[in-house]
Amino acid sequence: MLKDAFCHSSNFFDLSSDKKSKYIYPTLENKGGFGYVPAEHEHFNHDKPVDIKEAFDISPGVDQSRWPSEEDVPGFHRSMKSLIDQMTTLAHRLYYLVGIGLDLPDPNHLSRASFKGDGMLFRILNYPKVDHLSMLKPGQVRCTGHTDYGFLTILYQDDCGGLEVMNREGEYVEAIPLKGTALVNVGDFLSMCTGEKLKSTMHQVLISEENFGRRRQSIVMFCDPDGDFALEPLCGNLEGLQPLTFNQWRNKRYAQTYR
Ligand SMILES: O=C(O)CCC(=O)C(=O)O
Ligand SMILES: [Fe+2]
Repeated sequence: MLKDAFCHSSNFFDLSSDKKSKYIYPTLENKGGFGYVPAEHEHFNHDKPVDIKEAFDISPGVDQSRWPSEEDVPGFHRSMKSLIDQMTTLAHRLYYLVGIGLDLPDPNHLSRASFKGDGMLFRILNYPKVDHLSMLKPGQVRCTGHTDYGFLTILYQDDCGGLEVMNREGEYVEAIPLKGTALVNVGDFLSMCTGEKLKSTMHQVLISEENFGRRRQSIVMFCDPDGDFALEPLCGNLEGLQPLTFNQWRNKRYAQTYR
């Protein structure tokens, strides 16, 4: 199933720019929805060059009219839909395990916070191939260091490599691709709800000479609470934190990324 989804993902990204632009977000400022994000649009750190990645977002809670057509990418809809279903089931299993790990009175607490599912976001990513250093701006990487916004992120990557995650000591460690293996990152909202008992993971995707000439693909499910879910203490201390819904937090982060 994963292989099939990676294959349909590359079929989409291999379309001409003209064809892909039919599926672009109506306004790229209005993120968190459904559609194509062209390369060099996302900026996690405005002191650094823009990221060289393109993406396609699929969110259950919004206008679904921009699914790539059967004519453009045969089988895309079916393939992504079955992976989304599987990853959503996995998300709720992980939520349950986190609930047990945190010793919450109700281990399904995170699932209940994601009951409507409108915070969930599935995304396929393509990092176009770079043949030569001269194609990069100084300091440009595939994806600049950042934390994700919500509860948990489930990530599948191809075998290209380049993803690094930061450990508690503040050092980046390579997340070596392991076939069929999901990488799970903690996001900001879970971090805030747990007083950083579970800390959101900084991560980045670099490009080195050894992967020049190779594209990189990844498939991600941002497993996030419903938009109207308000920050609440699950454990730890939330003193000093503003009252904040997930939507307010995510919009704030989008405003920084798509400025
Ligand atoms: O492509 C990757 O491995 C990382 C993607 C990522 O961190 C993101 O989209 O938030
Ligand atoms: Fe991320």
